[in-house]
Amino acid sequence: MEIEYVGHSDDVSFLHPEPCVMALGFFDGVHLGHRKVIAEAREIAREKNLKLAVMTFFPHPKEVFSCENTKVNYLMPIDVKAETFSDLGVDKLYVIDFTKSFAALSPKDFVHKYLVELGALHVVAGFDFTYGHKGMGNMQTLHSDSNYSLQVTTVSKLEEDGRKVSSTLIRELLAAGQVLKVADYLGDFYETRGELLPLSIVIKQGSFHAEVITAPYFTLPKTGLYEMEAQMGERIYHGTAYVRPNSAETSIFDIRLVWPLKKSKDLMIKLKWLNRVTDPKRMIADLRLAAHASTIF
Ligand SMILES: Cc1cc2nc3c(=O)[nH]c(=O)nc-3n(C[C@H](O)[C@H](O)[C@H](O)COP(=O)(O)O)c2cc1C
Ligand SMILES: Nc1ncnc2c1ncn2[C@@H]1O[C@H](COP(=O)(O)OP(=O)(O)OP(=O)(O)O)[C@@H](O)[C@H]1O
Repeated sequence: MEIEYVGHSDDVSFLHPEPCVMALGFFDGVHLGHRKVIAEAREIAREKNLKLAVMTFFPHPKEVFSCENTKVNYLMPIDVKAETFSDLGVDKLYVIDFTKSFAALSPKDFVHKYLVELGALHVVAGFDFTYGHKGMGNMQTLHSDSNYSLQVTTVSKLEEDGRKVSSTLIRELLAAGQVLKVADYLGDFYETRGELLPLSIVIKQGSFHAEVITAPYFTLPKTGLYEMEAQMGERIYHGTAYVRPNSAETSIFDIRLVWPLKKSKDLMIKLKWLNRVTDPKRMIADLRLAAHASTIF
């Protein structure tokens, strides 16, 4: 998949525009609602034999508009979003620099300069997508804003438990520690990435303890103990993660893995947040059992 970072010069020809179906939105976390949009766009691209492109923005509009520099608790950085889109069959990702002057474009100017000129022939977005100055453009105005040149498909709302599946809802669930529920909206467990802090690593009696520093643009769940799955290199481990009261500021938390594990030079770690541990004693008993089983098989 190709990635094009788009600034705001007048000339877009260097971006090699290609006729495409374009899916639009911020897509933080690439949850099940987002996947519905991408799947619809992918189907149209296949039928029309066109490339599948996604247009996303960075930073988040909320960060650009807030007077007091509201911090957005991002679910994933751009590189992980790009990996996910690539896995979903996207051919090209446009990342638009979301500046105040870009946001001030009239809806028509946005449609012409950023959709038509970038080769979009058919545009796909969810029922609540808005664009242009003050978000005045919407799915009903896209066709006319393009002088009727763009085909438009609006994806209906995906709900779960009577609520719209949304990045905002997932951020709220993380803040409440409800990581198991998050998986219902994401379609998988929430994943963060980071690095082991080398001086923190302690290995004793087959158990491995370390501190992890989380990479930027991920959000840790609420303070507490979690059951987690870790991936280092090709290997998968099980264990627990403890998010400390100050982890939101430091991005650092503790992990404990039970598989016998040797020190490795590769300090990169991916973590899936499986469940919040409400009964630590039972959790420890379960993990001992698992460690024991590993010595048998
Ligand atoms: C060209 C453009 C201009 C925008 N201008 C504004 C704006 O002036 N005020 C605003 O609140 N949001 C503005 N937005 C943000 C949109 O309302 C919306 O949050 C953004 O496109 C992300 O869409 P999504 O949340 O559906 O993914 C603009 C978006 C685009 C694409
Ligand atoms: N539940 C959903 N059902 C259908 N389409 C959706 C859903 N959620 C988002 N979309 C669409 O996916 C694209 C990206 O949406 P966006 O990034 O605004 O997601 P969001 O979850 O609504 O985010 P936030 O909660 O931060 O507003 C947009 O085209 C949007 O309309």
